[in-house]
Amino acid sequence: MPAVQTITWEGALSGHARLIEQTLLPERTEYLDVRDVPGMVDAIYRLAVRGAPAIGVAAAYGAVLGIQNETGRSVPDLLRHLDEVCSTLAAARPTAVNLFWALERMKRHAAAVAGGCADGRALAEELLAEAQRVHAEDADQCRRMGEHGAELIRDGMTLLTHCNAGALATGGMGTALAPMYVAAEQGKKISVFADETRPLLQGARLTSWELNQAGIDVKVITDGMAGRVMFEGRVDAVFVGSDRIARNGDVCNKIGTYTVAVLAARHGVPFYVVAPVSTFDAATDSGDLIPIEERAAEEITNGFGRRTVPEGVGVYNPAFDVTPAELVTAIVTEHGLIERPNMAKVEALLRQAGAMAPAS
Ligand SMILES: CSC[C@H]1O[C@H](OP(=O)(O)O)[C@H](O)[C@@H]1O
Repeated sequence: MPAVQTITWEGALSGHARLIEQTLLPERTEYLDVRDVPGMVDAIYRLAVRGAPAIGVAAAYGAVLGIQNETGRSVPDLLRHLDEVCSTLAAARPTAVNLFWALERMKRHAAAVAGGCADGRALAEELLAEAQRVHAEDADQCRRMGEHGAELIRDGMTLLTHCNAGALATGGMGTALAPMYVAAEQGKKISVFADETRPLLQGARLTSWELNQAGIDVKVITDGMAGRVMFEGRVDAVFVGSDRIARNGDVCNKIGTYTVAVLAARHGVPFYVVAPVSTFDAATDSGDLIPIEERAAEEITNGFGRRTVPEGVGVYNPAFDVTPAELVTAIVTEHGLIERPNMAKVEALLRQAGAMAPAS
């Protein structure tokens, strides 16, 4: 598995989060110490830390950063302050549901334990422990998704992935890349095509960096080449991550994922989405209701230092798209697979996982 630790918490209370500064990869491996809420909001917005599960873990630590130096407040006042902190963190990016799920979990935990906390420091200690549980659970979920997903991978297969859904996108070994790491641990020889994934090149910069470090054969292709390698019959399966999955099984993921799904359907290539239950959004009925982040034009006009679009020419930069459930062969979760996902199957999973009220 990859040796990379996307995020760690340094010290106990009055500690700080330490992130790999992903905007500098692959040229430089540097770390960013985040000591306050504005710093965590900025790190999430800039994609210094990115990927739905990693954003959730970062947000949980961000909540701790926001209250750990306010422990002189009364517990009720600290709970109110925590609400403000979580609202600030929630504004960092709109699409990955893990951000909101993690913040709601931190607030729920605070409310549940507040009555037993003698003072603000006791509450802060409880929140740090909860953030560390969020992190540890994510790592465990990654391993379990990897094991379920590896059953879909045979020795000698060539896989394709889009964006980065590896260790750098999670608190563990990844989502879409986890089955690849586990398959490699099992001795299966695999090769991977990594879509470079414009405009921020998470595939070229991050996925290839991770897989290469893990000794897994990886070739970077431009996004426009995905169709060609499938036409040539060179892709046995696609594995991608997700930022939010609606109740009907529609999958929101990095821009370009829908294109890969259509190509996979056209060429009879299985299209697998790997995501923990925390990425499912029971409150969103279908993919067309998922908020799609639009990012700065400069990511396209001046990507990586060169102007490639004439001054005054317009740009449209949606960071995500939605793949309809009918194009998804299966969703791989920590609880197993949902094949041919639909609302009934997603709701059954959410109820099994306790993420949705039992049917009345
Ligand atoms: C395991 S979720 C990874 C997911 O997040 C990425 O988006 P971003 O790099 O903008 O955070 C992309 O959608 C990946 O599939």
